[in-house]
Amino acid sequence: MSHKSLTVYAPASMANISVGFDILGAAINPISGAMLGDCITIESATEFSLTSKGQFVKKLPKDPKYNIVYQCWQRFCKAMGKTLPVNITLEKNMPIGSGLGSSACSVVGAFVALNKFFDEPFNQYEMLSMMGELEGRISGSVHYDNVAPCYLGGMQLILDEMGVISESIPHFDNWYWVMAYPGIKVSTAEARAILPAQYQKADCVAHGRYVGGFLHACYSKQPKLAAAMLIDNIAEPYRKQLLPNFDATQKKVKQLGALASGISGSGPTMFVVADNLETAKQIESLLKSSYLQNEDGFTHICKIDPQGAREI
Ligand SMILES: Nc1ncnc2c1ncn2[C@@H]1O[C@H](COP(=O)(O)OP(=O)(O)O)[C@@H](O)[C@H]1O
Ligand SMILES: N[C@@H](CCOP(=O)(O)O)C(=O)O
Repeated sequence: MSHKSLTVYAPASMANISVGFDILGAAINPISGAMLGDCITIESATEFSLTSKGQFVKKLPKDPKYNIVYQCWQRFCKAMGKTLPVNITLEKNMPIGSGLGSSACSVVGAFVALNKFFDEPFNQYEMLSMMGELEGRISGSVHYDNVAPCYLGGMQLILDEMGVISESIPHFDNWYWVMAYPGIKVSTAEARAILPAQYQKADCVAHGRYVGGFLHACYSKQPKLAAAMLIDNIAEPYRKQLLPNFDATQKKVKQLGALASGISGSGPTMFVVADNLETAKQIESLLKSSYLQNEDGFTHICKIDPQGAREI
């Protein structure tokens, strides 16, 4: 073991991106330079300890054993076949239940930091499998659309076939993603529970057309087509009732020139796509005045983060 201490930053992510429920997600990075993500620091120690700090630490479970970072450490020790005495510090910068992959930030940050600290005993596939398992404990079922982009960066398509969990998909570099977190909490597990168990055939056909069309447009570099295909007929019709002013805000951002808009993850964060900074700024100011609900809310103009979790 060559490290005495290291810190990993794990970025926020928007899962689904409207069209790819549970199979598409992207890591995001505010253009302001603000760090929208959790940080995990590991230090060598004689026995294990976990300390949490940061803006959203108060919203974490009181008992540290229920902190997902503790469970990541336990899972990592099990995979290593021994108890690893380290100090872990979680800097919880991400609001919980925000639709920005907060739990994924902690899970990915913890696994990447532990893996780096112990000189990379696990490969990418093993790491993603463990991350998906831990994310599944929190949200009720395994879904990789936050952990994969948070870990690998970029826009990720979940395959989970033939030994490949996730593949990188090309995206449009000139797109701005305006993110607005209203400040209220929506639990991912609850937002999953309200979705129907079955869908109509016509909806399944339309969904296939939207997701196939979007991926085709990304590969063939057709931004207008890609934006037109960003339609969510799986989750948004059921989840939007949990989001204050969602329909009205969507209409207003369209009038300002938004290419597309939708729910980030399971909400309540909303994303809006613009292809120039001026429009993105106008949209951000509208979202601030009409979508934020309290002083915890915030907006960020983001680009897709190509890097994913990294040592800082
Ligand atoms: N380190 C952590 N980061 C975020 N959530 C955590 C963490 N540890 C435990 N939790 C719990 O996991 C749940 C995460 O809620 P969820 O709605 O999935 O949030 P998000 O969608 O923002 O990841 C909450 O009940 C929270 O208390
Ligand atoms: N595909 C999942 C994504 C949940 O994302 P989160 O950021 O809200 O945890 C879903 O839509 O349930």
